[in-house]
Amino acid sequence: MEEAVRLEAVSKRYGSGRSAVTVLGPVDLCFTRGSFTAVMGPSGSGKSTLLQCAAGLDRPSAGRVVLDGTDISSLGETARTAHRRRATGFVFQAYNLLPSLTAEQNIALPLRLDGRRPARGEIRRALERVGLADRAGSRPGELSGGQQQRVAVARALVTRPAVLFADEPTGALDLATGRELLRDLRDLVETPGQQGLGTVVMVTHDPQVAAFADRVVFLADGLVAGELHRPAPEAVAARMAALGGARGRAVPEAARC
Ligand SMILES: Nc1ncnc2c1ncn2[C@@H]1O[C@H](COP(=O)(O)OP(=O)(O)OP(=O)(O)O)[C@@H](O)[C@H]1O
Repeated sequence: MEEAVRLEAVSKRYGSGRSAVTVLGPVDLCFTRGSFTAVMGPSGSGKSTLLQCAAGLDRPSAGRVVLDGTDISSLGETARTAHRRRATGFVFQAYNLLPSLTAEQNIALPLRLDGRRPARGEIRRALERVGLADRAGSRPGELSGGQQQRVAVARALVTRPAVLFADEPTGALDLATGRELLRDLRDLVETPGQQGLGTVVMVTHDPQVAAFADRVVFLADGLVAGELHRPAPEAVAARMAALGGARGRAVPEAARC
């Protein structure tokens, strides 16, 4: 199956010498095109670090990240940023919208940063897809938390990225709003765009949210500690409970695409 993202022996260390701490890896993981993966693990297990390294927002200390066919570990800062803007979208728990811009302007931002002028109707369609067609002129402060997160999703989707990364995207939302947002994300992996099917990699703490994905990858102490396919929320919760004191280990199947 075609791969969207591959991590080969990726690790992240902070500090140097005796005070160096490895917070991630070595991790081998592969995410295929058209797949929806949730990443779970105890607090501090390295989930956000993994996502940031996979998305090219952070640089691994060692290893290789191949993102949408390009080895981003070998790129300099400028080229990596350009590739990231083209190939990925990122949704954060804290929305990260610019408060002085309207919903419409926030959504247009990734296109403008990529030097593109949004086509007529493009932003409006992005707003429609997340059910906010009537809020184009609203600023983030005038929107509810759920609406702000949906603007953030629309902004991440507007470039039809090959891979959408989401870090706790439903963390601040109630269950019903969270479900709508998960449907927005699923749309990316089920509806082919010009570049084919998208791919979603999402960090979550919530077994109900994780069970929405096709695959759940578990991290413990910065290492892959197993995975489940199309699990029920109860199975995810049970695995999380078991992970409490467990250490991660090398899981060969997680590296396969
Ligand atoms: N800049 C940094 N300097 C030093 N240590 C860091 C830095 N950033 C993260 N860490 C450490 O790396 C480890 C992994 O952090 P990360 O945020 O990836 O975990 P997480 O699984 O996403 O946690 P949470 O679920 O609590 O958000 C933590 O122990 C954290 O303290």
